[in-house]
Amino acid sequence: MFNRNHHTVLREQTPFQLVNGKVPLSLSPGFILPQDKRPLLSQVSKLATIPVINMEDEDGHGPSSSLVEKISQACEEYGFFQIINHGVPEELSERMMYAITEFFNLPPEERAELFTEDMTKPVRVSNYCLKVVESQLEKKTTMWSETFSHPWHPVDDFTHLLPRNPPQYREVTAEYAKEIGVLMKRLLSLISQGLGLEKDCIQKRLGESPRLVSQANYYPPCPDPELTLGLAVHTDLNALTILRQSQGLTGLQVIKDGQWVSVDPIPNAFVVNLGDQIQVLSNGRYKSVHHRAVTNKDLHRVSLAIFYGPNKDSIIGPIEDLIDEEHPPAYRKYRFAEFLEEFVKQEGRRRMVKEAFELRH
Ligand SMILES: O=C(O)CCC(=O)C(=O)O
Ligand SMILES: [Fe+2]
Repeated sequence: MFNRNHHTVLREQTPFQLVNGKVPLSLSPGFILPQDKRPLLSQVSKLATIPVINMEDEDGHGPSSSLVEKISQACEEYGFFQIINHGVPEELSERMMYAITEFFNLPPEERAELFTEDMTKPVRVSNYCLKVVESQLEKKTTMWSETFSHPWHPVDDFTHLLPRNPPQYREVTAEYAKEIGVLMKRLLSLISQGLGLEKDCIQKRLGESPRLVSQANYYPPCPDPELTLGLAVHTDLNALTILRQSQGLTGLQVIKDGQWVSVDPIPNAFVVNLGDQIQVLSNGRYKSVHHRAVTNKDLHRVSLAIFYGPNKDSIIGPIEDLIDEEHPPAYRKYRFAEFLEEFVKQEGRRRMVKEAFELRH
């Protein structure tokens, strides 16, 4: 159908131009992080890794306790895991990743039609940045990436807002969203069971018409990956993320026991991670863990994160069954819209969103 390697080589011949950049991308001062925010790549663990879970691990009568247990343990200890044999056809995921790559290969003027700095716009191309205060002055560093985000369900409500180019984009997105939706519900159910709750408990708490957003990230090759980041250190703000990443290239790193660990791609696997809302719902038992994306020197990398979050009117707080004398509520209840407001307020700074809702005992 297509030759990905050939495609990659072609792409790298012309330097990437960011959607809002006037010249081909270069490592100018605006992209260079302050010393203490640089990734220190030599200190990333070469040994540690995150769990890999086989989703076919069932006993024929619904999920085997071992699958629920494995997921539960990964959620408590890592907040991150990879899944294999998840049921989403590899060919479809590859077509989706190819369409995303083609989108970022469009001329910058064409991508610019969707560029906005308004984070509340449902369909948008943007650049993230990191703001740090240095000797009382705010320094803004642009991340070495471009992102494209939009809702992924219900398809009919937003397809007309999606780009017409590449020509297959709308159709592949609809097909992929359907498959990911099935997987997402299955994972939410397994996670509920892991907490000893009814299968549909978390999904119900997140509410009808949940917040369903996809975010594609494009990381051009970077002359010096030590000086920049593709995405700054963050936790995901929604409930659950299913991420696909370019095969054969690393970039995603997560914190485990105070050390950065690289999440290397496994053929046809997805990376699953918990967002802030599951940390709150589980009363802190399951973790929404800090992660970042580093850049690569020679090749561009693409990742596609599919988020599942609460309806903006849902009330989120620790689930009552998980509260007792030994485990008093760690967070106050809030409307999810309130959380989103806090998120927007903190954007670009060191994100401490869920901390704003913590209860201290
Ligand atoms: O590129 C990656 O692997 C990380 C993406 C990510 O963390 C995100 O989109 O929230
Ligand atoms: Fe993330």
